[in-house]
Amino acid sequence: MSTTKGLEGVVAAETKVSSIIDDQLTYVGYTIDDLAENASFEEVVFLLWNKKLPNKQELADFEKELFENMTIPEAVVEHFKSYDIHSVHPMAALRTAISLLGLYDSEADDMSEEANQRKAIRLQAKVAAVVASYSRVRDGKEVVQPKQGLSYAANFLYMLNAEEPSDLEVEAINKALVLHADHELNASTFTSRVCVATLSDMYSGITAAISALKGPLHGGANEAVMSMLNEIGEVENAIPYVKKKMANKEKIMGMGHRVYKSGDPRAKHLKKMSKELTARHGMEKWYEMSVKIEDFIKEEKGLPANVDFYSASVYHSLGIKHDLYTPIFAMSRFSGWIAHILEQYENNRLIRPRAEYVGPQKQKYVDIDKR
Ligand SMILES: CC(=O)SCCNC(=O)CCNC(=O)[C@H](O)C(C)(C)COP(=O)(O)OP(=O)(O)OC[C@H]1O[C@@H](n2cnc3c(N)ncnc32)[C@H](O)[C@@H]1OP(=O)(O)O
Ligand SMILES: O=C([O-])CC(=O)C(=O)O
Repeated sequence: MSTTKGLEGVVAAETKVSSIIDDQLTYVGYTIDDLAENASFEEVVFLLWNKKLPNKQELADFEKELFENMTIPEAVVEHFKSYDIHSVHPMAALRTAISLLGLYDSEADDMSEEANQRKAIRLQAKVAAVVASYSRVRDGKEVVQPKQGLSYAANFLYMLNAEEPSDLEVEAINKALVLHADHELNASTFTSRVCVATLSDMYSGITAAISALKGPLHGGANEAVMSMLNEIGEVENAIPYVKKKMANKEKIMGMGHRVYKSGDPRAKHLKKMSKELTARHGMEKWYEMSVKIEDFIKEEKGLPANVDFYSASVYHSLGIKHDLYTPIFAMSRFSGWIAHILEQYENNRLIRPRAEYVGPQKQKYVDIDKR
């Protein structure tokens, strides 16, 4: 037996959801560039789940269903109030809240296709309210109910801030949601597929995926990028900081990728947004610092910026709390996880690889008194 550390290059599933070919990302055959420029997040979710773009009526019905399912049970809000919320990371709260939501869904263990479609809508709708409500409860504020007529991105911001967002804010969040929606067999998506391949339910698959996304080598990197930028503080400190990190063999967050070698096609969209939004809010230094780091790491190590790198300065310029960056990533990626979970159910086989044993052999049990 031979092992491939980190399963690098191993093709572990067939999928019709998204592809990365020659550093080009597509959702159901549509390039990420096309979708980022033109699509609403709701259209993208419909696309990932139905493998076609919706027509006007289908989109209107889908948006209505999402809106009607956005409210979360009071028990979830009460749960947030029941622990020391200031010491709990919002990704941990999200992980538990989604698991908790499953307890309030009478169809949680109904594995029929119809029930899974309904759960898909509920989960995608409610995650926005969970993330926003958690943030408000933590700030000692009242939870805000979603508002009819607002898009998914706008409603998230509305539930978060209790005021209708500007068109520019909605455009930025919508684009970020489109860009993060799916990404082939990344670690969290693989986790969700491994989980549901045992024929476990959708809530379990999503809870498992959130757990995997939380780590700083994956979705947690966007928050880590902002911590790094904060630590650097000023543009002139960027290169000395990065040099020191590299000398200590520490990783630069938001840089590098397992699959992309020449560049992550999502990063350029976030970079452009970062430039525009930081300039508009007089926060240019975060963008300038990021560019310096990106150029230096590219030059020194040949590593490209990934999706998490510029999303940090984008969210910061929108005034979003740093520890909500990964939950916002999760909110978007729910759509991809759900698409992959549905695909796994459609053509399931238990996922169970092998391990090469490298531990001691032929040992003899020794009585506890003689050890
Ligand atoms: C949404 C997402 O999940 S995107 C990824 C988000 N994660 C990050 O931004 C964290 C920082 N980046 C990394 O840790 C990595 O680039 C990963 C985990 C994303 C992918 O990398 P892998 O394919 O596993 O590469 P691996 O970690 O084995 O690194 C290979 C080499 O590149 C170096 N390297 C990779 N990423 C970085 C980085 N961000 N900073 C400095 N060096 C790096 C490693 O030190 C290693 O160098 P060596 O061969 O001299 O020892
Ligand atoms: O694909 C990966 O390994 C990580 C990533 O960029 C994502 O999940 O968006």
